Amino acid sequence: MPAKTNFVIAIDGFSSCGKSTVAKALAKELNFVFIDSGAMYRAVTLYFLRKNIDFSNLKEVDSALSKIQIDFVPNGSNTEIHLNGTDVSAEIRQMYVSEQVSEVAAIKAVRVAMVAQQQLLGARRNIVMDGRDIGTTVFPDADLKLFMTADPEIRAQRRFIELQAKGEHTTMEEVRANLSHRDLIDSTREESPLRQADDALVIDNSNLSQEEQLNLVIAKYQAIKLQNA
Ligand SMILES: Nc1ncnc2c1ncn2[C@@H]1O[C@H](COP(=O)(O)OP(=O)(O)O)[C@@H](O)[C@H]1O
Ligand SMILES: Nc1ccn([C@@H]2O[C@H](COP(=O)(O)OP(=O)(O)O)[C@@H](O)[C@H]2O)c(=O)n1
Repeated sequence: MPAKTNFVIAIDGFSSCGKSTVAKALAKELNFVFIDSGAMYRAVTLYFLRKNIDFSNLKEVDSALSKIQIDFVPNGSNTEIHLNGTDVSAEIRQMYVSEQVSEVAAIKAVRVAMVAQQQLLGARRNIVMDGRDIGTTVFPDADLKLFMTADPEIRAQRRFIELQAKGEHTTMEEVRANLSHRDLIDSTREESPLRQADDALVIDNSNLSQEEQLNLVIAKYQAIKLQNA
């Protein structure tokens, strides 16, 4: 097998901890490809909801998965996520998708299909991928692993403000309940549950600005590059 030459940054953690925010900023700064693995589970969930798929029927799930094509499509400085050729970037962030996504992401067939795609997307490219199992299952040999966390109330507040800005009609209680519901399912499911990789750098950003958290990660990246030089 040829020697690995790409650099993989894996970012995992609870819901609304700033994973995508750091991942996007890092990718921009380092000129890496950013892949939001959560968006893939959200796109699958959207498809299942649109087609009224019974999540407990494995035959239905398998058949639906075979009809799903997910693509990341660059558009200016953003990346859109396309489900069977249509941009669903905004739709997948809505609460009705958030309410079902962890149930869908716990299905083994769904995980097997998504992990295979994620590994292909990350092969031979410099990437930053964020999710729940990136440093443990998708890229256990990642060059840099981060595990992000923050105070649950701060996370709920941040997500609530974000959803309000997008015009979503929701309450703090709903957001708080959704985050804790997802965190519980994500960390207790049988298939690659959310857990901190032993070699991950833990970042609690409860009291860090976006700039401070980015600088911390860049410093760690530079230290690793220097070590490997
Ligand atoms: N250090 C920070 N300080 C304040 N708000 C932040 C910080 N990092 C991220 N955010 C905000 O918190 C919310 C959740 O961040 P996001 O990156 O979507 O989290 P995740 O990908 O972990 O779900 C977003 O509205 C984002 O702008
Ligand atoms: N690698 C991943 C990424 C997301 N997910 C699932 O997808 C959901 C949505 O992920 P997300 O990253 O978009 O969630 P937010 O934290 O951004 O709200 C999570 O709650 C998990 O159930 C997963 O199981 N594995």
